[in-house]
Formats: sequence, structure tokens, C-alpha cells
Amino acid sequence: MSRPRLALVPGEPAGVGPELCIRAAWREVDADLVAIGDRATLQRTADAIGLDIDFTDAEAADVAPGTLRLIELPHAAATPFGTPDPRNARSVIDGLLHAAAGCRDGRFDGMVTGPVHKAAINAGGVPYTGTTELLADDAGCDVVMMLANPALRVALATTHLPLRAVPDAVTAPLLEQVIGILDASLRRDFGIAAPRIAVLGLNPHAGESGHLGMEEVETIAPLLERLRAQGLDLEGPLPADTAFLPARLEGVDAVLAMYHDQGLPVLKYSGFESAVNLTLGLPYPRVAVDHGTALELAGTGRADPSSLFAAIDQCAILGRNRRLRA
Ligand SMILES: NC(=O)C1=CN([C@@H]2O[C@H](COP(=O)(O)OP(=O)(O)OC[C@H]3O[C@@H](n4cnc5c(N)ncnc54)[C@H](O)[C@@H]3O)[C@@H](O)[C@H]2O)C=CC1
Ligand SMILES: NCC(=O)COP(=O)(O)O
Repeated sequence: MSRPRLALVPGEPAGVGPELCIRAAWREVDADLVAIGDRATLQRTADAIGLDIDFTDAEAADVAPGTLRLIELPHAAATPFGTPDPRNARSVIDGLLHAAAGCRDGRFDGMVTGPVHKAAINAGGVPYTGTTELLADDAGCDVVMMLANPALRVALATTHLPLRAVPDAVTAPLLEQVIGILDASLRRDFGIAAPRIAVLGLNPHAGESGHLGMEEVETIAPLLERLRAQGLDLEGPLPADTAFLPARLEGVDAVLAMYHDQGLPVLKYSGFESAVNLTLGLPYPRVAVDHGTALELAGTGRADPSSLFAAIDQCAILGRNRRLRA
């Protein structure tokens, strides 16, 4: 079987994404990477960090280390490192959508994305809450955000929502949909025959039997009961403060957190460098770095490429698996 072909989207040009892509071009990997982005930004970044880079056609077969296949998508403005320019908002988003279109029509087996600066995109007049939501809208499907490192998988019931809006968003239909997507992906993409999912409560102590909030009693527990009766292996609702204790995590394949900052700090603390961000439920694999734009590191050569490398390796595995099943 030929190597999986993966779109590689650097993300925010003023951040560390471009330099991580340059480093990826120098790394031996069992996949064909095709960058989608601005040549001048990539060249300027390579110069700043003292690495050579050559560019070649997107269709090139074998490429030497230090050579990047490139589909050019010029940015509107040349940005200084560390200062996003809202005029680039459209082209940053177009890079992601171009990769998505290529995944949907079979030109790519998956996409790997660098960090995007959410505020800069919005300042540029493009409504954007996250790439997860962008790709879900583009593909017209429901998705789940899951971050993973070799020790832990954490999926989110809600993603980029103001905290104030979370309780109203945590409904039984939403949780049923999220658990369905998560369970299916653990089986199909990760080869887990009978996934065990630990579901967190929303309130402190999972509501303390209704004394600290009713969402567990009224919404989460009855839903889990119903889904268990259908054969899903679900624990919970669990108090979030103790759910991540090593003894509690034994035998658990993924934790489902109710909101972004309930689950992600634990995941990032347990392994920031090796973690990746997956979008489950899309018709193709999308894997991103777990970190943000790290503007203060851009152009210094000090950004750690481990998360991007892990994202490429994970996407290559998922892309190859999907090809085998097709
Ligand atoms: N995947 C994505 O697209 C993500 C994008 N973001 C966006 O990034 C922007 C900045 O977010 P922050 O909260 O500051 O998070 P951040 O991840 O950019 O930075 C947090 C800390 O981690 C360090 N760091 C991040 N990546 C690193 C790397 N590769 N090597 C070494 N150190 C690294 C930074 O220097 C900083 O100290 C925001 O606009 C946010 O929306 C945040 C998280 C993920
Ligand atoms: N915390 C994850 C994050 O902000 C990146 O999300 P997305 O842009 O991949 O949706």
C-alpha cells in the first residue's frame, strides 16, 4: 500500500506553526506530507531558525529531507513573528478549508493542523470559534473533540463555549450524540473492541446527590443508565476532581469531560509534548497539535515540535487504517 498522503496546514503565520512544519520537513516519516500555505512565510521562518528548506510540487513522489511539497496559498500581509495580522484571517481559514476539501474528495488521507489564533481570525472579520467547529460545519456532521497522549484520552461534551453557557448545552440529546461518536471512534479508529468510557459530572462532587446541582440527577445519570442498557460500557457520572486518579483510570479507554477546562488541563499536565487534538466523527482523520500559537516563541527556533510530530504519526496511522477498511 502506498504511503498515506496528509495535508499539513501551518495555521497562524505569526505563531510557531510554520517553524514546526519546517522541522517536520526534515523528519523521516511514513507518510507524504503536502503543506498548504504561504511560501514566503515558510521561507522566512526557515531562515530565522537557521534551517534550509526547499519547496516542490504537491504531486512530487519522493522528496529529500528538507524539502516540502507545497500548495501555495499566499497570505495577504507579511507578519512579524509574534504579532498576528487580522488581514491574514481569510487565508488562514482558507488553508484549513482547502485541506478539508482535499480530504473529502480523496486527494488526502487526512489533515494535520498547526495552531490558529482565534482572536486574530475574529478580528479579521471571520467568525470562528475553533477548527473543530469549522470542519464540522464544512462537512455537515457532528463531531467530538478528543485530546490524547499515550497515557490518557479526554473527550469533551462541549468545546469552545463561554462557561456561562455550558449547563444549558449539556442536554441528554447532546450527550447521547457525543458518547455515540466517541464510542464508535474508539472501536473503529483505535481498535478497542468494547470501549469503557468514564463520564464526568458537571457539578462539584457530581452534584452530591442533587445538593450541589441537579444536572447529574436529571440529565446525565438517566442517560447513562439508558445507554448502558443498550450495551455501552459507561462509568459515571463521576466527580471530576477524583476521576483522574490513576486507580480510577484503570481499564478506562477515554474520559468524557463536560467542558473544555474540566478535562484539558489534566490531559495537558499529564503530557503536553506528546499530546494531540483529534476531531472524531469527520469523514476523514484530522489531528492537530495540542498547543496554541505560542507567539512569544515564534521565530526563535525554541518551539518544541513533539506535538506536531505526534499529530503527523497519529494521522498517518488513522489514514492508513481507513484506507485498509475502504
Ligand atoms: N490547536 C489550536 O489551534 C490551539 C490554538 N490555541 C490558540 O493559541 C493562542 C494562544 O493560546 P495560549 O493559551 O497562550 O496557549 P499556548 O499553547 O500557545 O501557550 C501556552 C504555553 O505553552 C508554551 N508552548 C506552546 N506551544 C509550545 C511549543 N510547541 N514548544 C514549547 N512551548 C510551547 C507557550 O510558550 C506558553 O508558555 C490562543 O489564541 C488560542 O486560541 C490554543 C490551543 C490550541
Ligand atoms: N483547546 C483546543 C483548541 O483550542 C483547539 O481547538 P480547535 O481549533 O482544534 O478546534
